[in-house]
Amino acid sequence: MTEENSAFPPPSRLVIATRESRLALWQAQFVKARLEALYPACRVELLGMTTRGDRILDRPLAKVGGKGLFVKELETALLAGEADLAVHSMKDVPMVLDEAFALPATLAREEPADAFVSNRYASLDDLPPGAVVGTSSLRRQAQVIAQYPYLAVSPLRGNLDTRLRKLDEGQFDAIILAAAGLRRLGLGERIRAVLPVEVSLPAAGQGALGIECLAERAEVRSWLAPLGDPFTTACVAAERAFARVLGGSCEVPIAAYAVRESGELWLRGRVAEPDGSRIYGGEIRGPLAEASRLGETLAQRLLDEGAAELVATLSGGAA
Ligand SMILES: NCc1[nH]cc(CCC(=O)O)c1CC(=O)O
Repeated sequence: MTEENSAFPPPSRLVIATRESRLALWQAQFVKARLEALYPACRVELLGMTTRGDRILDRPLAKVGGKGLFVKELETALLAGEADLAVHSMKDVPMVLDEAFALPATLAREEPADAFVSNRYASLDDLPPGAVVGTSSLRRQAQVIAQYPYLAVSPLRGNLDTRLRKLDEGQFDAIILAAAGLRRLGLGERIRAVLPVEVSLPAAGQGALGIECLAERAEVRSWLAPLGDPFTTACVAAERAFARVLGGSCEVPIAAYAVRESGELWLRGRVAEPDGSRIYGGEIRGPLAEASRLGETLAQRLLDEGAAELVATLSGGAA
């Protein structure tokens, strides 16, 4: 227990703002259960909401403003006092938060990788030339084309069930999804292959859940902090610092993945041209306590190696 923790009596009621997709509800329920275990006398309620990101399904996210789309409405509920906390996939949380908000807990990450899903093929290596791979993630697209230039990548949006339905209807030969989301929904058997991180380096924060609340509510921050995992927190901090320095714009394919190895933090990062024609990649190791600085240092190194020009072109050229 920290001093801050013991300064507040345990909560009697907490409201969680959540999106209403099956994955978001699973994640909110998961946090609800964790909170109820920690605070047995507390009533924990869910407040379901629809975000712009859930409504706009006909265009790639990068074209409609990207990340913030999934968190804005939830933040509005926090500001209005309708909810005390919001549960997010850390991957969907913008790299820079408004100063009114805090992220008091990042939960332990279980599964960071991307998954290959197909009804006919066992892996990316099995796909014949011209096969159509569905993904709207520029990061997945760039990495797939760079390594499998004979494949065709085609846009795929919607929640997990919708994406699987589009695959099953035959619109794609294979699709790529986050393994974490599939497993959380009990759809792990759809995974034909987990993509090695060398093939598809994950997005910053992928597979980790984060909890957001108002920065000024010290009591809420202290109640949520014990749910956090220190190693995941450090790893995700490094990944997000890397992405932040590279601009964090959704027009730029950015991948970042950190692990703890031999007591140190090991961060790998990539920034790419959307068509995979250029990829700048690198890695860095150092103390967990310096997570953010490691992310910033690696990003700056890639910028100096030439990524700066790529980032400027992609960010400036937005339609
Ligand atoms: N882009 C939406 C999104 N945000 C988080 C996840 C998966 C769960 C996670 O990363 O924690 C997904 C689905 C996907 O990318 O396939």
